[in-house]
Amino acid sequence: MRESSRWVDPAPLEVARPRLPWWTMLPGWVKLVVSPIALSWLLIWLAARVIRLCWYYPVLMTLVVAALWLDWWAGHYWTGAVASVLIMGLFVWWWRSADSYTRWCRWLRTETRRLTIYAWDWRTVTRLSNLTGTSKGREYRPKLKRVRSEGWRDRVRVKMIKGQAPEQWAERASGLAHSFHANSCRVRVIKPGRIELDLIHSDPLARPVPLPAMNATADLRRITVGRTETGKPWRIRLLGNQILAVGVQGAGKGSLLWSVVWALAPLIKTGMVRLYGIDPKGGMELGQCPEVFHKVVYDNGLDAVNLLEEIANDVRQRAGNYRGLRRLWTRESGEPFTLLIVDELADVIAYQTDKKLKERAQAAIQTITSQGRAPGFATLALVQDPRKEIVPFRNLFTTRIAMRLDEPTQVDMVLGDGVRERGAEAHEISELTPGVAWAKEDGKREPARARAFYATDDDLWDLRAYVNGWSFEVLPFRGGEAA
Ligand SMILES: Nc1ncnc2c1ncn2[C@@H]1O[C@H](COP(=O)(O)OP(=O)(O)OP(=O)(O)O)[C@@H](O)[C@H]1O
Repeated sequence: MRESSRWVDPAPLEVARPRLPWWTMLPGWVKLVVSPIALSWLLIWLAARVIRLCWYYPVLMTLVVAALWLDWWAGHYWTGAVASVLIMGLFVWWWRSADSYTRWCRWLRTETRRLTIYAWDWRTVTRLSNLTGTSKGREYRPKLKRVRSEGWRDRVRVKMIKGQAPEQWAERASGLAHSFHANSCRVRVIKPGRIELDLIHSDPLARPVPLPAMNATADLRRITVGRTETGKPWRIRLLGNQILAVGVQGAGKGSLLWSVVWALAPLIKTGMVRLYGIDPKGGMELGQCPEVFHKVVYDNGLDAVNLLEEIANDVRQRAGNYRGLRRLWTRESGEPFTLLIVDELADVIAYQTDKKLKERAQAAIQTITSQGRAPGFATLALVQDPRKEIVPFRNLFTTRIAMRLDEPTQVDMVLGDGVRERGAEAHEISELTPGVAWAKEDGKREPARARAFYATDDDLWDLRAYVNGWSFEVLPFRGGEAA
């Protein structure tokens, strides 16, 4: 048989059949009846869009309306001239005084950033980050809600899609930061279904924070030890609290310690607060101002253990005295609130070579931290290594502070599981910013980033002078004269 005479079945023609919307099939009279309803719905939808635009962009919308009105009233030439002068003026303002521009033009900045960065790229970024979902052929997208630009960070509120968890956003935080041109991104839960993304552009804690003037009316429920990244005072609760601060060498644990002592100094002077100190590093730290301590020990041996046991006994005794009288220490009790400061906890409870002393020290510290809350005993323990082998009773500390750490796992050990994912990346704190820390209080979901006050040698000298009541005579400067 000849090849050419064979009949070949052509491939079936595959073209997309044109699909018409279902309503085009409706009879003419139905379309006539339904059209006013459809038109009203369209108008309502359009009005809703305009209201939404005015809600999210009030300043830009006002400027657009003003420009249109000016264009109608004075013509294109004048509108262009006014717009150019306005833009130039804003540019010069930003250039000459970025701080005041940021403060006064916050709304304009918020709206332009929302329009040009977040709204512009929202769909693409959420799709590429796998933060959208599909069901029955319909795509569900997270909704971009309120945006607030604060200069150093943009706070972007998001309504998540159904079935989504904040952890999914936290996992993609790094990608989101890169997509929206930020240095980092943190995820915070606002309420069920709503989260807020913190897109960080610069560090507001880059500069040291000097110690403030002493406050004679310090409140033990909220003493100020530094400044948070939002510019608010960093406050720590001492009454009914036990604090553990962890950080590598040079992380600035000393500045936290002295910030606490500085805040308490007026109360120490009145006798309302009593400090005990243990500094196993031979007094390198606490020895700078020994007068503030009721008792201070400069090693990790028998003296330190005796001191710990003495405090543990006081805790038990005071708790017994309070039985049936009061549930929490108050100043009316007439007994001093007691704070124990241990500069390197590991030296006392882990690196101690004498097994018996080690066990005694561990037992005493556990008594103080577990029973000291009600009778007015608090502990501020500083340590470099947070592992369980070193501090087996981390959970007894109700406020935990992570200063600069080496590894992400250490952050989890200090702050607890899941806190690092919410942004508390203490292992990423720069070496150039000692004193910066992430603090997490028991019962509060969100950790806070803050920087402890910087206590200089002169400040510590002032502290000594204040506690001892020294006064100095200032000699007049006699320039050029021989001494
Ligand atoms: N809050 C701060 N602001 C600015 N600089 C600070 C601050 N805290 C500490 N520093 C600087 O960082 C250096 C190290 O601080 P510090 O000695 O307090 O660290 P540390 O964590 O106690 O270290 P170590 O564990 O070795 O004792 C200090 O010399 C000080 O100049």
